[in-house]
This record gives sequence, structure tokens and C-alpha cells, in this order.
Amino acid sequence: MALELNQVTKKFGEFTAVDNLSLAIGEGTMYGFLGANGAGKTTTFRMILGLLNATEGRITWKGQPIDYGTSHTIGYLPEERGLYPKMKVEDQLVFLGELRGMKRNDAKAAIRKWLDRFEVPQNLNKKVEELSKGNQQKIQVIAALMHNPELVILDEPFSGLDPVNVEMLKSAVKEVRDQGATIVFSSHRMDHVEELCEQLSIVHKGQQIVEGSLRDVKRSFGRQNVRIRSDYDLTGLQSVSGVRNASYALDGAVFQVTDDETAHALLQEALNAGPVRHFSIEEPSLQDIFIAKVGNEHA
Ligand SMILES: Nc1ncnc2c1ncn2[C@@H]1O[C@H](COP(=O)(O)OP(=O)(O)OP(=O)(O)O)[C@@H](O)[C@H]1O
Repeated sequence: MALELNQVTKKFGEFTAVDNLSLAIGEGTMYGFLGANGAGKTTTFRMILGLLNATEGRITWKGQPIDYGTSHTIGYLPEERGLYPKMKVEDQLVFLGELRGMKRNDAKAAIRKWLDRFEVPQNLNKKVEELSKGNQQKIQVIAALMHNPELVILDEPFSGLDPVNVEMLKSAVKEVRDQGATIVFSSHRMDHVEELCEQLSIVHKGQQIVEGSLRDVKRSFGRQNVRIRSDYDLTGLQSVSGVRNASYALDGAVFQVTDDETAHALLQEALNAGPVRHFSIEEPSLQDIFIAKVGNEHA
């Protein structure tokens, strides 16, 4: 495994922010790190990067602890974005690239390539404070990727981006992964994680409560969704035995069930109410799993 966390704990005084966390992340994979606010994601990232010391446990990248010597092979998008508002985009990125061991001309070429890629070449000589929040975010993403890092850690990379920019960033991140980088990112958006990640963890109050491949996580959840569309009243169906949860929309309802018999009983009841326009049994979404595991109050 490329990145390994072995029984890592972080305490701030008496408070345990990360509790006995173990992760094994394969080289060239994309890993989703999920959790509600305060779950311990940023603290974990800071420990991986060596910005915080773990209270207990061991963290290695390709078998070695991450330190100053390896830091140029790592790209980090921090949650609290930290650009200098008065500095021009190019000067700022050249400075950050040089800090990561790039030659000036290589940095300049990479900056132009990435600004084109993110469709903002006109921002090269603008001050950061002149840019919109989303465009500042693109600059910070470029700072994390421009030196072709082997390990990329992205803390909430999609927050604050509009849907077009989200797609642009997703495809850039996939490309970086396809070129061999290992990518770990946190997100509150389950759909992004479903789309991008082979493996994932859900942490809750510092503890890992779910871990594995997307497929295994879904299978082991043991529930499926029954979707029914009908113009007739379906509200009585939530009392069908075996229904765990029901949500209603204008054109129908979704019921969480644990077995096929309940699904068929739901179909029968719906047909008793009137014609059914759509019936399907679907695997649970990551959102369903997150809410069931972490609780509605954090969704
Ligand atoms: N330096 C610190 N001193 C004391 N407590 C801290 C410190 N840094 C983080 N914490 C606490 O540790 C817990 C985990 O915080 P962390 O920032 O890692 O959560 P997170 O999962 O990244 O949350 P979010 O999704 O809101 O960014 C929180 O309760 C936070 O208040």
C-alpha cells in the first residue's frame, strides 16, 4: 500500500479528535474520506502531511514517514484556502512551485497549461483579490497539482464551485489519477465520492465506522431502495411490514427495505391503490448509508 495509517490517534488535551484510525490506500487510486463536520478529516490530513504530530500510531507513504524531504512529492489543497490577496496569480504560483522544487520556467509553463485547462488564462496577471471565490479556488487547486505530485490530498475540493466548474475539476482530478497519482479527498457531497472513488471511509467523531470499496460498502449495508411512481396516494405503504424508511415526492415514493419480499408486497399495495407508472429496486446510495450511519442531524 502506498499510504498507510496504522492505529493513528490524535488528542488535543483530553479531547480525542482521531481515534485509532487505520487506512491503507493503494498507489494510483482515488480514496474518499467522508464525515460530518468535526469528524476528524482535516486533523487526519494534517497528520498525514506532517503538519501535526499523531499522539499515537504510525503514518507512512511508500514505507517512509512523510517529512520535509518528501514534501515536494505531495500536493495539498487545504480547507482554509491560503492565497495572498494582493499578489498576482502568476507570481504567487511561481513562488509556490519553486517552494516545491520546480524550476522557474517549468513552473511558468505548468501555470499556463493549468489556467488554460481551467478555462481562465485571462487571470494570469490578475491579483488574487480581483478573482471570484470559485476562480480563487482554481488557483489553489493549481498550486496543489502544478508540480505533478505523487500524492494529492484535497480537503473539500468541490466546495464553492458551480456545477460546470465541479465537472472541470472532477475531470482534471481523474486525469491526474490516471497518470499515476494517489488521491485522497474529503467531501460532504456523497455523489462526488460515488462517482470518483474506488475506496472510501466514513469517520464519525474521530472513529472509522465504514471502510471498503464502494461496492462492498453498499452490499454490506443490507438495504435497498424501492422506487414507485404513481399518480395515486402511496402514503399508506410505509406501514407495509419490512419497510424501514419512506420518503415521498410529487410523483411517487422511495422505500428502504431489507428483502425482496417486502419490495413485492409494496408493489402489490401500490397496484391496489391504482396503476403504477414505474417500479424499481435500486442499490442504496452513499447518501442513504451516510445518513443511516451518522444520523439525520448531520446529513
Ligand atoms: N488545534 C486544535 N485544538 C483543539 N481541538 C481541535 C484542534 N483542531 C481540531 N480540533 C477539534 O477536532 C475535531 C475534528 O476537527 P477536524 O477539523 O479534523 O474535523 P473535520 O472532519 O475536518 O470537519 P469539517 O468537515 O467541519 O471540516 C473538532 O471537534 C475540532 O474542534
